[in-house]
Amino acid sequence: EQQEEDTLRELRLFLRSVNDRLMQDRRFKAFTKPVDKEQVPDYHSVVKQPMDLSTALSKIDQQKYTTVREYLHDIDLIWKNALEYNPEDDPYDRQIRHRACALKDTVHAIIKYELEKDFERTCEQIKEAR
Ligand SMILES: O=C(C1CCC1)N1C[C@@H]2C[C@H]3C[C@@H](O)[C@@H](O)[C@]2(C1)O3
Repeated sequence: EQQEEDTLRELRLFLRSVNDRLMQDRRFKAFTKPVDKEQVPDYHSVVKQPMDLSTALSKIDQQKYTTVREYLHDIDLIWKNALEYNPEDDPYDRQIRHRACALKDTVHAIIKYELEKDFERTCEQIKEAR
């Protein structure tokens, strides 16, 4: 009912504010767009669930997320995929992994400090009831 729609609208506003901060951060530029299949032909044989910050934003707008946990699962895919696909001990891979770790710590810190526990609990209850 209307209270649920109000809650889900507030969730989308919170998720857009988180996602925008991540997309504005220069360290995370490589995570903002899908890895190009043409440029990296073996990427999709290694990485089973590709994800990026633009795709997450369109999922927010398509109302694909009803909880913060679901959004966080997608952001966790981004940095985990980067660690998995860029394991080499060379300067490029090391820089990507450093940025992947920064993305992980940044998104978890924002959510820890800005998300109220009972707001997420309310979203989880809406999800269960659907
Ligand atoms: O993993 C990634 C992105 C970084 C986080 C997502 N890529 C896989 C390719 C390997 C490496 C060098 C380029 O071939 C470039 O295309 C990619 C992009 O970086």
